[in-house]
Amino acid sequence: MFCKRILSICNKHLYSIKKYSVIASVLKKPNVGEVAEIKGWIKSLRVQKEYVFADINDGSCAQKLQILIPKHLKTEDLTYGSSVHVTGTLSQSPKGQIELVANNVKVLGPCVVLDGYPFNPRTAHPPEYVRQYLHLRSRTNFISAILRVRNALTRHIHEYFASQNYLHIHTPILTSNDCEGAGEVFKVQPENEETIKTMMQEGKNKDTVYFGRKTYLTVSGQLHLEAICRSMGNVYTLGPTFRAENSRSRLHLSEFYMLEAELAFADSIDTLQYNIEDLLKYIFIKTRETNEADLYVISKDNKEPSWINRDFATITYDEARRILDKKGLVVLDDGINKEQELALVEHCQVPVFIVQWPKNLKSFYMKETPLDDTKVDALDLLAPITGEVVGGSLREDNYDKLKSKLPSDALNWYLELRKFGNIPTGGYGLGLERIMQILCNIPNIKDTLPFPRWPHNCDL
Ligand SMILES: NC(=O)C[C@H](N)C(=O)O
Repeated sequence: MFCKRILSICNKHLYSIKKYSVIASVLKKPNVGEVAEIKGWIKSLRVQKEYVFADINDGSCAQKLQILIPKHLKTEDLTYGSSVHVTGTLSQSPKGQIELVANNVKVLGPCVVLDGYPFNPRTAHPPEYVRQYLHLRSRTNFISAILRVRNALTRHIHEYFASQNYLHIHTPILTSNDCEGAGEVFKVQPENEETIKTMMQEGKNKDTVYFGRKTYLTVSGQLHLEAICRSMGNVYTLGPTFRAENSRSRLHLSEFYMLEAELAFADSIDTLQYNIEDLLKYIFIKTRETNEADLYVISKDNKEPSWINRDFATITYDEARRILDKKGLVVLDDGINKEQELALVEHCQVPVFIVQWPKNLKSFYMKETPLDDTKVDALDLLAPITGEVVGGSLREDNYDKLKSKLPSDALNWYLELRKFGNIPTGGYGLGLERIMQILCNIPNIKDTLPFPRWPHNCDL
């Protein structure tokens, strides 16, 4: 009885939302001769003798649906960019193309190009120009295709981890730890804990002392993943992370999405490498399959990467230095720079894992390499276009060793994870936007997400 009621409510709801069709479904399974209703935006218009031809897109796919509008319908208000509601009959053109012959067209929202609309269909706007209009740029074919690819990529990532029985969790955005210890945190609270205490004692300005301690926007969910991994096994998260790095480069954002996985019982770096390579190949192959048309819109010469069917390379940090030395690219004490990363990828002709890193270049939580206590079992994966795209390590699982390296008492909870039923773990973080750059062949990271944030750019 109850179920029947729910069903009838759902059916009513379905009926009301099924009133119009999305272009992706119409084109996938066209029912020629049937009546269809489409709502979308006009991407181009051609006026001919008896008909106005309009190409409509509704965001559901890269393709546009051609609409034939008989001139006796009111067509004067139709302009490029306006939103329309069209009813008509699906038919097939002599060339086999699916089109909609309209019997009713209603302009929902006119678009007056001369009133400051920044795009027009006859101009190939460069990304730098389009980026000035973050609130309008998803109206361009380029950005809308990118957003669909990003949507599919995220879906395939979740599919991959579900198929491997990982637990998906949400790690906090507000946190009191700087996981990487690089000091690139955005502070949510006043820095000085004494000041906070005094303010609280004086009952002053309660709003600014909300947590009563230093609080940041997270730079990584790793430490929280490790907590869950030590009781529930393999776990991952995909969420926003923040770095207050003063960089406006084509590879940096102040807010970016990181996919982070923590592998339970991982006691060798090869386990991480295998997992990362498998994941990357899966998401690249899948997204290229599901979003071929979008990838073509984004870059006409976007081909399947040659490395898809080859093994990734592995070299140690010291080997990398020697290779670079021979090329005249001397590595300084602060590590391998971007130019050198890309030179290593060029040298190997496939994505390359750099392993066995000097301890002083990496974070406190990484495990020492057996037989060499100056090195840690960490990896960076370098790829074309971006250089570094994944960073990971085995985690220090020895209580005393970790205690001696712990940067702050605020991380005592993290240390305590090694006390009760401890296990070896390892994990990695993969920058979603950098994966998008490689997948879509996009030079600038700011074009891989809807609303990029970078220094002095957070206006909307
Ligand atoms: N989960 C990870 O291993 C990523 C690492 N914490 C980083 O931010 O690079």
